[in-house]
Amino acid sequence: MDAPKISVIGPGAMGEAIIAGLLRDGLTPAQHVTASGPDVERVEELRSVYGVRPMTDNAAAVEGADVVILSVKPQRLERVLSGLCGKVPPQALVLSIVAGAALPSISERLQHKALVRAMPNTPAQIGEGITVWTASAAVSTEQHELARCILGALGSEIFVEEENYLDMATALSGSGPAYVFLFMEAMVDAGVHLGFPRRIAEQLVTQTVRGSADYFAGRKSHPAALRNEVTSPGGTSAAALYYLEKAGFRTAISRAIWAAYERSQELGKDKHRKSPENSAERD
Ligand SMILES: NC(=O)C1=CN([C@@H]2O[C@H](COP(=O)(O)OP(=O)(O)OC[C@H]3O[C@@H](n4cnc5c(N)ncnc54)[C@H](OP(=O)(O)O)[C@@H]3O)[C@@H](O)[C@H]2O)C=CC1
Ligand SMILES: O=C(O)[C@@H]1CCC=N1
Repeated sequence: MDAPKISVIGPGAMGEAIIAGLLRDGLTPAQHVTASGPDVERVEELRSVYGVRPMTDNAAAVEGADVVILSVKPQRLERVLSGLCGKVPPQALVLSIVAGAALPSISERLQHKALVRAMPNTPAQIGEGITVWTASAAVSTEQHELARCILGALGSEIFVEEENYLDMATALSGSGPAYVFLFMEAMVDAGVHLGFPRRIAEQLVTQTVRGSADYFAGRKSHPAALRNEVTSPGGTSAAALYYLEKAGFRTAISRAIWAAYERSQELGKDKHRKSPENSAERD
């Protein structure tokens, strides 16, 4: 295939990460990439930074596209799909990163068959993300490879046959950076409480998290074995771990990720509003 024409519908944080990745990897020239959204200033900003084609009309933006990427919020998807129904070129691949949006529902509302559903995460912005993705039966081998290249431009990618892994990936790796940043924020604040200047606390926490992740990835040991390596009998780590276990740290993580999984499933059923009373509390 010649350099593909790619239209990104929803030029927000993730839409921009995808555009940056495509251009960083030289997958297609900037003039083949269209960014479409309602805010003219935003799409103009993307034009000035990346040289992509700015549009505010989604239907016009997908004309002649080989790939249409849907990166709007779930709450906007219905409106976007109805505006694009019958407008997406029949040979195009539609790639959605919208949380919870299931392939059969997108297919029905868009009247389109060649679809990919993907769940990236925000480290995609620096090419260090991880994406879990699946494809409908109508996706050709060539489109499958193109999707792999596009998602590979964001970091690692894992293809799965079963779509139900997508809601799980949304909860674990899609939302995952939010849990990691909360943890890091709490550690930095604790460091400041101890008396470190914030800048030094941030440096200590960043390199501790980065180094631990690399060590885990490199050693391929069970995390508990690596944790035991740190934990001297009667020492400081044991004193801290006692409090984390007592506070229900691992149960809280497990419950939180289960709540995210349920929320992703709910979003797929168009349940866009949720009060805390309806939440996945399991106490
Ligand atoms: N953030 C994350 O960590 C991840 C998000 N996702 C999914 O990616 C999607 C986008 O998320 P994110 O980038 O964070 O959200 P953003 O709000 O940053 O981006 C959404 C973009 O869509 C634009 N938009 C709104 N209405 C329309 C429309 N009718 N047509 C075209 N564009 C429109 C918004 O414009 P405006 O701001 O002017 O309304 C905005 O630029 C979501 O579905 C989310 O579930 C997936 C993985 C990770
Ligand atoms: O919070 C959300 O709904 C999106 C999906 C995954 C990460 N952010």
